[in-house]
Amino acid sequence: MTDLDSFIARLPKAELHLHIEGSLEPELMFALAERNGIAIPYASVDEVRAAYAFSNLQDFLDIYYAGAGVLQTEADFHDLAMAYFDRAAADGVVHAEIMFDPQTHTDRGIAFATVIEGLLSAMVEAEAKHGLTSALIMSFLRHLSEEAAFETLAMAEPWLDRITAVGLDSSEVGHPPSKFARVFAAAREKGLKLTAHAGEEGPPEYVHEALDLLQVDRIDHGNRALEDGALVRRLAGDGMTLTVCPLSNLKLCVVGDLAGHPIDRMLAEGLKATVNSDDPAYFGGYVADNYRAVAQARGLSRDDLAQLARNSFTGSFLPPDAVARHLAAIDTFVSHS
Ligand SMILES: Nc1ncnc2[nH]cnc12
Ligand SMILES: [Zn+2]
Repeated sequence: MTDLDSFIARLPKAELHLHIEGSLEPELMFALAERNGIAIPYASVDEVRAAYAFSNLQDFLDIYYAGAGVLQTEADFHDLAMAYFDRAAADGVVHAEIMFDPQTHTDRGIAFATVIEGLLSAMVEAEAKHGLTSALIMSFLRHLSEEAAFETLAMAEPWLDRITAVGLDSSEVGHPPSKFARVFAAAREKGLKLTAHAGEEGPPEYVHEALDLLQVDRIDHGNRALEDGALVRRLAGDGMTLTVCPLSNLKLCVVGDLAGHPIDRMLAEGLKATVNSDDPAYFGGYVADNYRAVAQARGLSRDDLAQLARNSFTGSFLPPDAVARHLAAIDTFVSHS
């Protein structure tokens, strides 16, 4: 391990953009398929990995939703989340705000309770085992209807005190934020924080809509905001957090190569960019791998990396006292390394 690798792995950080279904490693997919007697269209782990070549978001989503079919029981959701927390803790993640897609499961007959209780028990265990705190973000699938999103929000009612935020994911182009303005307003009324994928494949206009119509607290991805100078100035002026996912951007062809990744341009333009893994089992890396990849490709300094880690806490949904504690821990870490 180089000095920089070790600095990145030990730098205290939060992960703000992680789909728990996207942390399903092929080995666990096979184990759960066997445990639940489910057939999967792959003969080996290598064959699964070989299928992970995508030319756009929809290519990936088709495989990702199919893979989630092995998740059946509360124990499956627990084991999925625990595997992620163990891996994240090894990467220096001390706080994780994880997204889950209830409709991916309820639409195939899995109870909402099964999904969320499995995740919640892993969250408790992760704090006891690693001291890693976490929060849940319930994401609506934007290729489905507004009505289906309202039904999901209603299903979540008994657990709203354990859900921190709602999100918006899945196929972006053709499903603008405006489609979900009313359900986001209802979620806000219930005291939930709001985030939405915008500007991953969709145009800058979708980022404007997420801000103006959804009134989000942060933007997931946001890459294409860079095409609109006035929007960049607005995002920077508002201190809006962007949860950027470099290896995801590479695998989904949002960028041609990492040498052309805009992470340092975002920082230079005053944007509150953070680095995250999105769907690590599918994109070839967890959060430290993402920091390492952009550090190498863009020549980021330790100061840049520490700034990205600071942004991950100031951009989190943690209360101010917890944010201050984590920022102090980064300062201590940086001054001793
Ligand atoms: N990168 C991504 N964009 C949109 N929806 C997703 N669901 C899981 N990962 C996603
Ligand atoms: Zn995502």
